[in-house]
Amino acid sequence: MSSLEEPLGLGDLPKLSINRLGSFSSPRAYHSATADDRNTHKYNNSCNGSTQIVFHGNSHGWHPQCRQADSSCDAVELRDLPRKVMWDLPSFVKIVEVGPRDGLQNEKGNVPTSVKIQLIHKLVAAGLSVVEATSFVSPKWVPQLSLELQLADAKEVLKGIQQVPDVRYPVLTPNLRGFEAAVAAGAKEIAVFASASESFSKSNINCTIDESLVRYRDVTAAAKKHGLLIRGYVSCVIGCPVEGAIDPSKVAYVAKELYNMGCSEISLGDTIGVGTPGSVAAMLEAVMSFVPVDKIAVHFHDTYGQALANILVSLQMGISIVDSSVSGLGGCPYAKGATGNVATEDVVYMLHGLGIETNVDLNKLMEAGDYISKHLGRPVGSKTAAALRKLTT
Ligand SMILES: CC(C)(COP(=O)([O-])OP(=O)([O-])OC[C@H]1O[C@@H](n2cnc3c(N)ncnc32)[C@H](O)[C@@H]1OP(=O)([O-])[O-])[C@@H](O)C(=O)NCCC(=O)NCCSC(=O)C[C@@](C)(O)CC(=O)[O-]
Repeated sequence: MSSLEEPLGLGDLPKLSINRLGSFSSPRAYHSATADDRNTHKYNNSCNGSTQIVFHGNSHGWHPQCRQADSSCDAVELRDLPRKVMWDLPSFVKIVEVGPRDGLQNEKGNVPTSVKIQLIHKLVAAGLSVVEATSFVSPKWVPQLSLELQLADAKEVLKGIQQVPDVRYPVLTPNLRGFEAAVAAGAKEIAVFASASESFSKSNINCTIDESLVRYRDVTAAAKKHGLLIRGYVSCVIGCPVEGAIDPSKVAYVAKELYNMGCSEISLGDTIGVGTPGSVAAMLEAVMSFVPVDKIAVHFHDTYGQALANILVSLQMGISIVDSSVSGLGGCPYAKGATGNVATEDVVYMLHGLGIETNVDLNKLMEAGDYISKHLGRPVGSKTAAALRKLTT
């Protein structure tokens, strides 16, 4: 049996020998194959107790058949199977932890600076290599008390972190004023945040999409001068609380602009969590025409319980950077009703179950989740953490 901390998965099953003789070279190759091509390469489940599965492929597809052992087979452990049957899943996913910023910005009560710093230290100790630390936004721009309370100590938080080499601590900067404050506090990476929805852009940063892009050109130029890394967010990539469905071409436009102005990573945010694998695939397809797939991150809120499915389809399309929030903290102060980000613990559990490396220690991550949940006086917001805690008590 595997330990309880690990996803119950294929590692527990007997090893089968699998010979991969061919596959579609990429998800795109799969999409461009004809329906007939795909249909003739369906699984053949007529195996009668054979412990050998042979994938017979040709240049364009899987063709699995049950066969007797073949000494010429390249044996592949069964734990590699998910990455093969699910088309080119990455072997490593970089998780961008956004809990301390995106998560806490939505909390009504005040979280002391020392708790935020301690949370960031615990997340880094769990193996996360990117932890979004805070946000240098206007304290006057407050739809509810939360933003002002939670982000007023941005400078103290950033200065208080004992920065670990090779760990990134991006901070949000909505304008040059925020950028300068971030640099003065020691930021080495900033994030600018635009929207694919005009209405959301107005309510979130008080300007149109194009005005925000003009503003971000100044911020990114200044960041490049200082040698800082820049992350670019596009919010409302699937839907907007005011405008409803957002056309993928609008997302692609904003993503392309941010990429062209020097953002090294473009994070696509389903701010209100309305996406499904269908709408997410269409949106990603549009963005991938302009931004290289290895520069795209996905950022899902879990309002409709679709976040993990959306992440899975994103991985299948080649994405290998996923934003998430410890214990599912968060929401958005400008998107009423939107729940938190997908919980990092749940993402890690799913990724490890798929045989994908993250470098994250699930136990230590759960300790960070316990720590902040206790502080906020509520049960942990990760299903994985809740289930594993129940099993061990
Ligand atoms: C962009 C602004 C500043 C425009 O707000 P504005 O009112 O148009 O700005 P302004 O330039 O007219 O300034 C108004 C006042 O704020 C001050 N000010 C101006 N800038 C700053 C600053 N950086 N830091 C501190 N103070 C600042 C400025 O000095 C002035 O003070 P006064 O002269 O009246 O005393 C404002 O709308 C703002 O800060 N918005 C940020 C709101 C926010 O943080 N939203 C949550 C982000 S989450 C998100 O976007 C989605 C994401 C990324 O999580 C992804 C997803 O989930 O999809």
